[in-house]
Formats: sequence, C-alpha cells, structure tokens
Amino acid sequence: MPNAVLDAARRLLSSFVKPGRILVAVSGGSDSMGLLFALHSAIAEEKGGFSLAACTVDHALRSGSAVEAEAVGRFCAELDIPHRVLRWEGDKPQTGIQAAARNKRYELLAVAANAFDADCIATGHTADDQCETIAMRGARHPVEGETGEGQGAAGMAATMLYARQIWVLRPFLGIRRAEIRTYLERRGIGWSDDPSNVNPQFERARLRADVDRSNCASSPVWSGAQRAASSARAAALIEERVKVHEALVAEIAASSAVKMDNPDWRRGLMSVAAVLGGRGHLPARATIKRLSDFLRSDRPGRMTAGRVVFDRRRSGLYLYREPRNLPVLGIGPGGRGLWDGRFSIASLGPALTVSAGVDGAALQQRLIDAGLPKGVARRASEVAPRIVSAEPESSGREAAVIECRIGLYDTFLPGFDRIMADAVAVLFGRERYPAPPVHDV
Ligand SMILES: Nc1ncnc2c1ncn2[C@@H]1O[C@H](COP(=O)(O)OP(=O)(O)OP(=O)(O)O)[C@@H](O)[C@H]1O
Repeated sequence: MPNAVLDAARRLLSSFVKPGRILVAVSGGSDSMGLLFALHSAIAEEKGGFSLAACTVDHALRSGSAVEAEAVGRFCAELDIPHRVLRWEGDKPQTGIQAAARNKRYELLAVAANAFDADCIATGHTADDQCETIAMRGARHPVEGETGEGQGAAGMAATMLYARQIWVLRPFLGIRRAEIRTYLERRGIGWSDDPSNVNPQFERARLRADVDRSNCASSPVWSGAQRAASSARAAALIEERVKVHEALVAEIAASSAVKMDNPDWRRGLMSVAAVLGGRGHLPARATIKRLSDFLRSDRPGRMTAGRVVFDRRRSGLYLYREPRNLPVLGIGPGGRGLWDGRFSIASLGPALTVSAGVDGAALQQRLIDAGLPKGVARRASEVAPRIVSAEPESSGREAAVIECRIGLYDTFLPGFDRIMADAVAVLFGRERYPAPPVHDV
C-alpha cells in the first residue's frame, strides 16, 4: 500500500549529504509524533549511519503541558530514542505570547541539538501549516506575492537555518495532517491535541479552521524553486553592482541605481539597505514604491527610508544610516551587546560604552581614499560605532570584537534565500552561512 508519510521520511534520509543525527522536535501532537515514528521506521530500513534524538519544549503556559511532555518521553523510551524535555522558565510576556513562545522554542531546540550533538532539527510542519502560513502572510501583505519582494511570497521553506547555527528541516510540508493521523491510527499510536490550536483568540487557530474547511487551495504563490531562482538573480545583481565600505556605506553606480523596474534588483538593494539600517525586515511596499520613483527620476537629492539615507549624486548612489536616534549602549566586562541593530560587539575584558561618533579622522580618510565623496565619508563616519573602554589604558577598538549583524537572515534564514544571504554577508565582510546537511534548496 502506498504510504506518503513513510515515503516523505525516506526521501528526507536520502537527501542527506552524509548520514547524521537528527533531533526531532516533538510537541506530542499528531504531526511530530508521526514524524518521529516515520523517521524511526525509515532508519530501521537503512543500512545505518543515521540516529535520532527527540526534544519536547514545555512552554509551561497551560496546565497539562508537563504531563504531555512526559507522555512523549515514554513513547521515545519504547522506541529507544533519547529524549529531553526543556522547560520555558521565567516570566512570560503579556502580549505576543505565541511569537515569544516560538522564539523560545527554537532557542531551546538549538540548545538540545547541541547537547545531543545533532546535525539538524526536524519539525512536523505539514501542508496544512503551509496553507495557514501563506494565508496569514497574505492577509498582512495582500499584494507582495506578485513580485516576491516580501518574505512571505513562497510560504515556509523546507529548510531553514536558525541562529547561523543549526538547520531545521521540514520534511512533511507536502503532507496533509489527515494522512499523518491515519498513519498513526493504523499503528495504534495516540497523540495529544493542543487546545490553543483551536483557540479563536489566536490568528493561526482562526486560519486553521478555515484551512480545515477548504481544500488547501490558496492563492497562487511562488514555489521554493522560484524563490531560490529570484534569490540567485538578486545575489548576482548586488555582487555586480554594489560595493560596501566598512559595513557603513553602500556605493552604487548611477547607471545601476535607476533600474528600479527590476524586482530582483529592488529586492537586492532593499536587503542591503535593511542591513545598513539595522532592520530585520524589508521596507513596506509603499516605501519601496516612493523610493523607486525617486531613484528612477535620476535627479540628485536625498531620501530617507527604513532609517537609511539614499544619497543620490552625479557620481552615484550612496546609502548609509540616517544620523538620528543613535543609541548609547553599555556592555559589562566580558559581555556582549547589539548596538543600533547593526553591530554585535563583544568585550574582550573591560566594560565598554558604544555610541555614534567620528572615530577619529582616520575612518573618514579611509572612506575618502576608497573613492567616496567627502560629504558621504563624513556622514558615514558620524554613524559609525564609537567604542570607549572603561580602562583608560586600552582603546575601545582593541578591547572589543565587532561584527556586522544581518537582521534579515541571522535568526531565521529560509533555505531558498541562502544564495542571497551569502552575497549580503560577503558584501558586509562576513563569512558565508553554514551549508545545509541536505541536498536541494
Ligand atoms: N512544544 C514543542 N516542543 C517541540 N517541538 C514543537 C513544539 N511545538 C511545536 N513543535 C514543532 O514544530 C512543529 C510545528 O508546530 P506548530 O505548527 O505548533 O508550530 P508553529 O508555531 O506553527 O510553527 P513555527 O514554529 O515554525 O512557527 C511541530 O510539528 C513540532 O515539530
């Protein structure tokens, strides 16, 4: 009898570059219980090399969650799979609880992956979850699917890099929840139902009810492969047209700046701008439109969008952080912090204070020597981080390790955007992101 669930697990195993250890994120719901059991069965058929571990995050948000986590533990023990429960300790936020729980969940899963020495994490996201995600993103950004400019145009990716550290794989994205339930029922395996999945207070639960009623036929969206192709085109364009100096200024030839009719170029340019502005998302569609009109007009002038100045001169287009609302950050001895959303700074010993300001004339001169107009060099050096050490004998720069942050990709990088993310990383003087453990995008 054909078995789509087991086949998806087999396909995942055969997509690995080399066999390794998979940490399965098991909530105790049908999808992740099905994933665990299907992977266990598929591995049993294999010659060897793969192993499983499992982790359940107890969000401690409702009574009964600890008992459900224990039930998963018993199931894992029956299958001889090592299992850990990690609990979300401490205060919980009053609002945005679902988003906070999700962030915490990935953080704890990454901790478990490290403890089990796993090569990746697998989650039980299904085709139903995919429909909900597309519907949810579509409701927020009704037209972005047309050009693929927004993050949501392709829905969830089958692979995702978390925190530059560990890849999350979603082998069930093409499988309906009902199929997984049938698979489990036929084997006499039970699961728990999370009541918040049907609580209409949450947007995802409301959409879930709609998706259950529908046939999962959502509006047309990009496939992962289309999105990957767009990423590759955008990456090639920024590699060819954009030069970034000291992670502070982007320089673009005047002839390239005007080409805002090309959606791949728009997306590439906006991604570079998001890094310069210390933002984790692209500007809103209306802002991109205003900016495109300004750039197409081919006239010198300045426009600010997403905390970035687009400084258009005869010699070219220059992008840098606008000189407003620049924070002051204190970092304790040996500590680390994120300054202005743009730079991660780690102390090598002394306490540090980070603020904006001209870090001597040297930086400005380096930018001028690199060919930037004087005015641009001055403005860019004014928004550079100035690091002052609490120990007068050591200079701030010597006492710190500083790295540019790429908010768009550093926490969640969809697999289909990796080419683009690598191009941005290289422009900003960073290493490429780690490659996934599986073939395909
Ligand atoms: N408490 C949990 N412990 C371990 N894994 C979990 C937990 N909750 C969810 N997961 C994993 O995430 C998958 C998707 O779950 P769910 O749809 O509830 O999460 P989501 O919030 O919609 O997804 P995402 O985390 O990507 O936003 C599950 O199949 C499971 O693999």
